[in-house]
Amino acid sequence: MRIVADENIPVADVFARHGELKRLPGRALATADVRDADALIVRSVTRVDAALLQGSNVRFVGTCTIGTDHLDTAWLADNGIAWSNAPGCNARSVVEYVLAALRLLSMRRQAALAQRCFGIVGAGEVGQRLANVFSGLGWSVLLCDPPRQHGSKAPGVSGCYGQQFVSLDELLQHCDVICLHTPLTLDGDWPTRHLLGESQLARLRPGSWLINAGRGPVIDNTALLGTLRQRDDLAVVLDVWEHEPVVDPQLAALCELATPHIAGYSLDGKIRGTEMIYRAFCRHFGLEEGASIVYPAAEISSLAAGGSLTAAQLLQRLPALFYDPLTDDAALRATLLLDDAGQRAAAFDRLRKQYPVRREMQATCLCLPTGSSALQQAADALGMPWQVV
Ligand SMILES: NC(=O)c1ccc[n+]([C@@H]2O[C@H](COP(=O)([O-])OP(=O)(O)OC[C@H]3O[C@@H](n4cnc5c(N)ncnc54)[C@H](O)[C@@H]3O)[C@@H](O)[C@H]2O)c1
Ligand SMILES: O=C(O)[C@H](O)[C@H](O)COP(=O)(O)O
Repeated sequence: MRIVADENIPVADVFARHGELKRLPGRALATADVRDADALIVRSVTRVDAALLQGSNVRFVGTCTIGTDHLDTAWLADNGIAWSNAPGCNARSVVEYVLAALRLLSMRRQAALAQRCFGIVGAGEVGQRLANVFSGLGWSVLLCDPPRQHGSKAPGVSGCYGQQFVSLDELLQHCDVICLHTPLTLDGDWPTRHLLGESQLARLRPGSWLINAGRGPVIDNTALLGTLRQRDDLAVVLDVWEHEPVVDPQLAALCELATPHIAGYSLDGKIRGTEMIYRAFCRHFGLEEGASIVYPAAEISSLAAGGSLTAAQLLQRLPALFYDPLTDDAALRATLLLDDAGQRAAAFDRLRKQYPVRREMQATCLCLPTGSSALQQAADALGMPWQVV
């Protein structure tokens, strides 16, 4: 068996248990690289379609991501090529990114989070987990997810607290924090490309915050630039960009936070993605899985809360201990000083390739004093494991 995998996939060595593994740069994969392969393991930067796979031996494509907009799934199905993605692998990482971004915005804009109304567009693995955190913290949440509301999709993540589904128009009317967590889709009943165009952006409430950690083209970036040039009341956080790996420096300059598509880049999320695809690969080829993938222990395996810590302080401080979005923001902004768009694109990919280890909260246990039920509730709301010591 011959397996070709993107060189940026962590723990990809597990595939080598079953054949010859060749690791190559994902964005540059070409027909000749995959012609003799039986399985192709990618991340989101490889366009997998007829141009890449026509005439190849590939019978299984695994993408270690939730997003599938880089796969021509219709062509794969028509050509009898099985494919698999990794639902939920990095959802928790994105939730922690959004929490860190919100904390920063609340400090910069001097606005209490509890007093805002949160609108989540796309209530899948990420959106539903985020809604559960917000509801658990007692914040108001509205969800917009027409495929889930009107279609046949089962609820994403269980445990939602009866949050309400509304239309995008209603969500824009009522919410002053809008978080986008949809896939990129170009067709179907509810396509998401340019879901937020000029007219939707014009309807953002005064002082709104807009966070896109889904896919860049879900917001019309040209319209967003025009809007931000006219409105400094808005605060925008972009992790994803319309023409990645090229980022518009002018748009980034007007964003409160600008990061290089790393919301889902916790080490845990990336390893989980590989693990899920490894299992799908074994199922597809009828192979016996080797030993389980071992996740490295977190550098900080436990944290102790002092007796005087309040639940509000815990909620405020905990996400910041795990992730500081300003580091990623500064790294991206430094690349945008390069004159040449090609060099900026290469630098964007480099930041992602060399991304430092970031662990999720769940890799660390919070030690709480006895009789701290408010802290226990706050830790539960944040999705952080705890024990009473
Ligand atoms: N920035 C990152 O690092 C990062 C990380 C993970 C995921 N993502 C992106 O975020 C997306 C969401 O991730 P997920 O794990 O929650 O995926 P998911 O598939 O579990 O959820 C997506 C949800 O969006 C809904 N949706 C589809 N079309 C919609 C529309 N027109 N309006 C409103 N909702 C719509 C779907 O019904 C679904 O519930 C992924 O598809 C991926 O593109 C980005
Ligand atoms: O779709 C996903 O899972 C995320 O967007 C993921 O973070 C993409 O990462 P990449 O494949 O570009 O490394």
